[in-house]
Amino acid sequence: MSLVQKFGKPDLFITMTCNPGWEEIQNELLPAQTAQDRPDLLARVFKSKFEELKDDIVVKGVLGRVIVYVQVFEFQKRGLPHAHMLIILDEDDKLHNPDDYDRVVKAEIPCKEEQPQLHKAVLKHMIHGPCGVQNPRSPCMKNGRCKKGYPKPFSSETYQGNDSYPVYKRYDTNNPVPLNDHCRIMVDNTWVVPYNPWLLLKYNCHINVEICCSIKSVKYLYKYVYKGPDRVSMEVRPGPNYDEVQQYIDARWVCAPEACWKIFSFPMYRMYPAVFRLQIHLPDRQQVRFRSHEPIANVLERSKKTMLTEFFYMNMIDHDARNYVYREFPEHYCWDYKNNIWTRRRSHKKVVGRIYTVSPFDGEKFNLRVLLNHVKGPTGFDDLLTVNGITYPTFKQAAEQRGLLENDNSIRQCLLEARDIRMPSALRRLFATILVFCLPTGVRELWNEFYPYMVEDYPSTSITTETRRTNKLLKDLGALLLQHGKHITEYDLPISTGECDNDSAVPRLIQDELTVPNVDEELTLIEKLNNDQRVAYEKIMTVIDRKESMIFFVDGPGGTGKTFLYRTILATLRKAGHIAIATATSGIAATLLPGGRTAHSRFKIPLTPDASSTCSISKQSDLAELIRRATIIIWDEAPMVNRRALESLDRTFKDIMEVNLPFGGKVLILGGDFRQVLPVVPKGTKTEMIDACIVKSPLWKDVKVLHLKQNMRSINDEEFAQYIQRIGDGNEPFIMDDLIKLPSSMAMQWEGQHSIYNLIDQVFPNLQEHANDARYMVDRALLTPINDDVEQLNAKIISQFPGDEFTLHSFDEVEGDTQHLYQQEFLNSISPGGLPPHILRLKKGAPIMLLRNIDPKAGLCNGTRLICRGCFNNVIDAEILIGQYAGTRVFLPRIPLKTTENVHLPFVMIRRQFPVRLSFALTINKAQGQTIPTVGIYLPDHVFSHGQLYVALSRGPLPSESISFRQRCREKF
Ligand SMILES: Nc1ncnc2c1ncn2[C@@H]1O[C@H](COP(=O)(O)OP(=O)(O)OP(=O)(O)O)[C@@H](O)[C@H]1O
Repeated sequence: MSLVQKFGKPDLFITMTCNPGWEEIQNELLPAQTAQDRPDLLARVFKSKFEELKDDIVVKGVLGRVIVYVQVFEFQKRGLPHAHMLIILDEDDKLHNPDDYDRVVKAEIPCKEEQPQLHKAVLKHMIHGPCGVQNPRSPCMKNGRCKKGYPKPFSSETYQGNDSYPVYKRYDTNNPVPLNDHCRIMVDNTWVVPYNPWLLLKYNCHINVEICCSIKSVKYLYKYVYKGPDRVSMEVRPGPNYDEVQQYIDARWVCAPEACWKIFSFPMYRMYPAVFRLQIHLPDRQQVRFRSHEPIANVLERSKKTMLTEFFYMNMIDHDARNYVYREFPEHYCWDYKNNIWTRRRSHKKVVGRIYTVSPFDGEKFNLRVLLNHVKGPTGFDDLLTVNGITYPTFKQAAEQRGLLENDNSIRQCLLEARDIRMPSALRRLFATILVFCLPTGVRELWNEFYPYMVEDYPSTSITTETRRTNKLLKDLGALLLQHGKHITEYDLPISTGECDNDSAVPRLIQDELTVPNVDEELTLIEKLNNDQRVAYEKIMTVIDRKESMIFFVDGPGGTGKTFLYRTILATLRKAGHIAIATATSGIAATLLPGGRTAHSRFKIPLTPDASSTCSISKQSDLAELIRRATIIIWDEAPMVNRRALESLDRTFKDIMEVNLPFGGKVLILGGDFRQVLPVVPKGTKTEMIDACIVKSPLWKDVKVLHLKQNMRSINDEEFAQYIQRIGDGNEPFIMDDLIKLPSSMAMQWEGQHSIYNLIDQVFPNLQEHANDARYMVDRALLTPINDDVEQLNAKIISQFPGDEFTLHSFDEVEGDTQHLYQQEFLNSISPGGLPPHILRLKKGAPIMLLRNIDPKAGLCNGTRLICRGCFNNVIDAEILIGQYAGTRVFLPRIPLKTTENVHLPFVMIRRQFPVRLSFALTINKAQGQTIPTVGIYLPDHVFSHGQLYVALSRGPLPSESISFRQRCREKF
């Protein structure tokens, strides 16, 4: 785990099994001997073959440059010795996508005519079983099924399934072949164990090569390391006199090759880099070992120096030592066991440090470990206890003060910090957010304490009684809670007496829609519509005026003004008193529409809809009434949604409206751009992705398509607009394979890491002078395909950003892990997509992005960009940057966020952290739908998914030299 924590998840898992038929074994057998008669020979030959394999993989790097490996030998009761290897590849040689997987691993029987040798080797060594119907008694069979999942499904392509390993390409040739010349068992590609052709041919034995998609495989290997030897229960017959007493002993089973292995002193496991374990103890509580005859003075003298006390000492005398936390220390300093001192490491040997595990039940020792894992260069226990000049009596208090341990009182602290900023409406929203996400105890005490600050801005006239104010606050909180499906009565709060200012008989949901602010700017849009927009607008309005029903699809490449058109329609209809429901597939596109919500939350669409799902809306509900009263429904980014979601909505509307027309006869305006990122079927195949498209729905035949053509974003650069259009339509010629050439005026030559800084300067000029400048921040961003690069770019920019840095740590745990089996630092080191980092580095004035739907109605959804206005231990004060709520101040608390199934962890991790990331750089997917006038695009050597390059290019007019790419980039679908 220490290696995974430092170097990331493993890339390859290789298993080699000894082949008794190797000529090196067969040539040495005496007449009439079999390989089983010579376990010594098996052990020696297997060891040397494995060393050669390791040399090929680790030293020669035949599968890519290796930076970490772990090897384990396994001897089962029966069967042949195996070796397992877990490998982490160098960053530049990592296998990123199915094309890379296919290069390294095959799971098919090769053609006999084209590759006769490989064909033979695969049939001989790489066929699983046979098991199942052909051999129900195979050891892999359990409850009538193969434990290893054979036969595997046919698949026309390799893709990342839901398991630790991908689903490999196994073409259905419809032509099973006999396992060997004398055998009637027929096998096809479904029985092939994944292999690497080069290794298989060279070593002529079973070598299973698997790509690791997740760290689940680490657990699998650890099982081998720690499971211990096989055990056996043996009957003992001590002698003729004891015949009647049967005795059994519990024994270890060591098979003959394992016995030889140990006699030869061959290692059972090995890892590189080595993990160096570091002592930890409370002051004067170190372990002392002594011999009985040793004088006590010697014992005391010797035990004064421990790895920990000497670490403190080095920090006092060596300036360089202070750059590291305790666990990083062994990478730079060597422990001299004889003299009990640290000395500077001179060799280049790689070592990874790990502090001995301490359970949280060990109290102060655990808290000390937390401090040691985070504080660089401490010079003693007292130094660790001192924070901002104050020395605390316990490590717990010191760790809490440093924000490394969750304060028992953190929710109250959060509200106290927010209270002092004196923004009652933001405080109310924070209170509701805490109720929903943080599940506090003592809700009534919090209410009592913060009530006066939450009602501070309510009108206070002589007729406004306290009861009215209480009721109004309860009503406002209730509305906020309702968005998350919670009812105010679920909490220990006062009961509303119903008496309240501005009470209305109209249900809240409908009242909200009728009161969406229609600012003057929205009403003037109509005058600016271009030709295409005007034609579309008029067609839609005619249908509404005639009270007809219709489904429109507004089709337009990025930047052709689809959002502009929806906003015009919304403003016109709302001004005339109509209800117009604005939705979008993503939260971020929804915030760009006044009153916008995600379609899923607005219509309660199931998250994984199937062919018969409906939305969970009862016909008597306020929501059903809102739908009945709505004149139109707008759904932006419809191509991004799985068609099943649209079909669920159709079924629901028909039921609510009791009209058997598409969508119950409503006017529905779908819109979007098929050139941009299409629906994601998690781990789905290309065919499943295509089938999920809305054009495949039977509803599509009723859709009237309206086209917008003029690119309004790049209106002043016709040539560039045409270039993006060609990319979007797939008409830009490839220069070779599937590579397209980017215009040299836009591209920045890759000249090494400093090119990244050039790109940053290009997009964020004079950054130092623009801290706190909301306009500057909203107008620019760096875009890149994957999260890891986003993180690195953000880290680089924040270090250049002016002002004091705030370091906010997360508190991580594994769901249900009451034993605390997982080390804190391991959990802290994981950064699964969608979760904020363990260490969040912020500065006042830096742009941040929300990672959760906190309050979608108020523009706070996953993807909303904000600017950090203030940062405290328990609350972030931020201002919304985009959409209709731009300028609104909000308070964000730390909330528990869980990893989803897609991240492939063998457990569910809960991270308590502020739900934000820095947003100088964004992933391309997050930028979809937004207009960002100054974008820079960073393209490392990754293959894009469909539409990503097009989305990135079409966010705004690109300044010259604003794309930086390493080696080459290509787009693939
Ligand atoms: N008729 C118009 N007059 C002036 N500006 C316009 C007009 N139409 C669109 N724009 C501007 O062009 C930019 C792109 O428009 P918009 O965001 O509506 O495009 P879009 O088609 O929704 O883009 P995407 O597909 O990327 O979401 C915006 O800044 C918008 O204000």
